Amino acid sequence: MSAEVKVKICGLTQLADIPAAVSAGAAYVGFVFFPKSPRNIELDRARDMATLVPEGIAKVALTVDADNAMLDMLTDSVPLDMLQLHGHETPERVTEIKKRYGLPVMKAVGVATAEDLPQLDTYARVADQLLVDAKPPKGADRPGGNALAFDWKLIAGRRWPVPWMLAGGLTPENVAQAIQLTGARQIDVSSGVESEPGVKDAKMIRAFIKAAKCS
Ligand SMILES: O=C(O)c1ccccc1N[C@@H]1O[C@H](COP(=O)(O)O)[C@@H](O)[C@H]1O
Repeated sequence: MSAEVKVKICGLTQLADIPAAVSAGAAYVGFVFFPKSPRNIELDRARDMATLVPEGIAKVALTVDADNAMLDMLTDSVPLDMLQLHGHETPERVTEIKKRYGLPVMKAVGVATAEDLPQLDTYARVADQLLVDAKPPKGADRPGGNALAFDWKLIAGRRWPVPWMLAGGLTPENVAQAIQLTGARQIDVSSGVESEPGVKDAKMIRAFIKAAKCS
């Protein structure tokens, strides 16, 4: 029997989001540090939220092309278990960040067509995990969190030598189909469990995790 699907609830902004995600069975919680995002939070807020997360649930910081000064401040201020790099970080930069901070790194790769897939093989050589997300639409002001799905058939049956998560436009209604088609054992969601951008909904979080784990 295969292991239960693990779910990451990303973009938590309120203290109450932590018990909502934890009690629903999240394996990861994500905090966004990207000023253009409606889910962006300050370091103090992130630290207060992170201290509420029980042992065994991974606290992930999402950054976009962050420089060392930003990452130094972040890792000094907030207890973290993983860094999610969601920008244009090169494989060399991924390696440098892993070494400098001693934290596992998950690299996001945007997928729209088959031409985007070789990037996943490239980053699988340097990152600890991959995040297979939808490529943002042209002109979008953020590289993720756009409630946009990609054609899951593109990665059906594909495997990489490191653990990977599926993301992009997932909802309580479509997550089971996404898992069936792709074989993903880890799932990431943000917009699909919100009542409005940046506002998580406890009922939607429960419904999402239930649907993911029952599939
Ligand atoms: O959530 C954001 O605002 C965000 C900003 C910048 C980069 C990534 C962001 N979110 C990540 O995007 C994917 C998909 O999100 P969604 O479920 O489609 O809203 C997920 O990994 C989020 O963590």
